[in-house]
Amino acid sequence: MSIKEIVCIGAGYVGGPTMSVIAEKCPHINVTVVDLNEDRIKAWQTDDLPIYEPELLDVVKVARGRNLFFSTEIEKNIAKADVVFVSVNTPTKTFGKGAGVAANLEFIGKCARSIRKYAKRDLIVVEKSTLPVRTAEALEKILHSGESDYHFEVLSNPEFLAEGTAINDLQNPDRVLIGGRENETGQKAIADLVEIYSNWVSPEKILTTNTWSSELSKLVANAFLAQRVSSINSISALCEKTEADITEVSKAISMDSRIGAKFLNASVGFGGSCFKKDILNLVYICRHYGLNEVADYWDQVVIMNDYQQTRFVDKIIATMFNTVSDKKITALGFAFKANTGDTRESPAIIIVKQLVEERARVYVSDPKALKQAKHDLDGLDVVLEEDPYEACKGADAVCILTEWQAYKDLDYKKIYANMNKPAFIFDGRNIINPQELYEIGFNVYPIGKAALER
Ligand SMILES: NC(=O)c1ccc[n+]([C@@H]2O[C@H](COP(=O)([O-])OP(=O)(O)OC[C@H]3O[C@@H](n4cnc5c(N)ncnc54)[C@H](O)[C@@H]3O)[C@@H](O)[C@H]2O)c1
Ligand SMILES: O=c1ccn([C@@H]2O[C@H](COP(=O)(O)OP(=O)(O)O[C@H]3O[C@H](CO)[C@@H](O)[C@H](O)[C@H]3O)[C@@H](O)[C@H]2O)c(=O)[nH]1
Repeated sequence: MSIKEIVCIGAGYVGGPTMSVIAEKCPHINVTVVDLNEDRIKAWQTDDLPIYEPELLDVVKVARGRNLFFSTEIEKNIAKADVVFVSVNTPTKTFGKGAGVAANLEFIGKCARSIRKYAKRDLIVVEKSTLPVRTAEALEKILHSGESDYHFEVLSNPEFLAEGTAINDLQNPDRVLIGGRENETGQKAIADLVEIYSNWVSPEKILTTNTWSSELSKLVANAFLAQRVSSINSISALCEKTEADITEVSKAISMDSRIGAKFLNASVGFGGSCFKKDILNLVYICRHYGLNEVADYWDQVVIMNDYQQTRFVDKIIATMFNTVSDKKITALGFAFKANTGDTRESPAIIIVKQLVEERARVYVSDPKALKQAKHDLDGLDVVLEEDPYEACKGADAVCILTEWQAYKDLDYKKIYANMNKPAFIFDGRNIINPQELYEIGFNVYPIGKAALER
């Protein structure tokens, strides 16, 4: 079948950018992104997009109105689709069995029911959301239950984009992974999806597997990446006790080509909507199959990440003479990483909340995430201030929580001059030069390095 109409359910961080790039690269295919959230869809139709992602607007503008459309009309669009990508959220369950660990598949299930109800022809249903291994089996059962006359072929095509670099990751992916059934209809559907990606991705980068390998590989990729961050963060604690320097250790181990250089930056901990959720999901699946030792092994990655965040706050309190009560502490950065306005699972949320509990007067600054911060910190006595210089005025301590380029370029002399003394700086991302700041007058506390204090 030659694919002419793609519909994507879910206009979020994945559905929006992914479909924009498909539409950009495949002008011969109509791509419609549908969502229940009217405000989100309206925003996708303007130049004030609902998510901040570098270069996204340029790509949207190339295709929007030509072959890229955003709509709330789910029924009408499913009825005309050849392929439906499902890119809805799959958050950690907050209720019932598996609460706090398992994935909530309510939204995915609802999509399957809508597809069954509104489809007007045979369809390929693509799992774009990150899902527990063997979810495709459940989807197939829902799709083929009842009286539908059509055949629905379920493929797994997990997304590996990282926020902040989504457009480049989509345009130049390390690989595209497509999993499907090993029978004739499965292989045919895989070939159709391969054809779409082949418009811009070279064949050796398109990997096809069975459905279960594809579903599981997504969880495993995130678990491995997060494990590297937790591993280096665990060693950062040891560095702070031994005068070893985490940047030097990182570099020394990364020059071993078997280890490699990426994802070895010590930090306040990893955040983002995926790492924690996906590892907890992996842990839950392992326990389901009675693999408790395997579950415990991966659980430790999350435990270490929680420890790193609490350790950061404990250090601030211990350093500031065991109390931050009524002291002004400014958080520079609230997004979970630079170049995004996303704050989901951001370490900054935990850190700010713990400081507020200690009765510090907390000010938060961020170039893109303050709108979201307002929502995350609702009900807390925290001041949000976009201008970092204003936010730091009169502060006792500054904590760098997100590695924005703008925070590397600040005039720290000016910041120091306007702070209370002694002035403390806790660099949770190791982006400033500790010696330079020490010479200005700060007491400096990087992650995984000796403190410079007077
Ligand atoms: N955020 C990332 O960087 C990233 C990267 C790779 C994979 N993923 C995975 O992709 C999936 C989506 O993540 P996201 O960050 O885009 O989520 P998101 O919350 O930003 O977007 C999901 C969208 O789906 C919509 N939705 C939910 N149920 C719906 C329904 N029944 N009908 C229509 N719309 C519905 C919501 O309104 C929302 O706009 C998740 O499984 C996630 O784990 C995310
Ligand atoms: O050396 C590092 C690298 C990352 N981080 C932190 O780890 C988190 C996650 O960063 P990153 O992986 O770059 O961003 P995400 O957008 O969460 O992307 C991850 O999660 C996505 C959702 O599943 C996957 O698609 C991507 O491949 C995977 O990188 C952020 O808080 C980073 O600050 C560190 O602390 N140190």
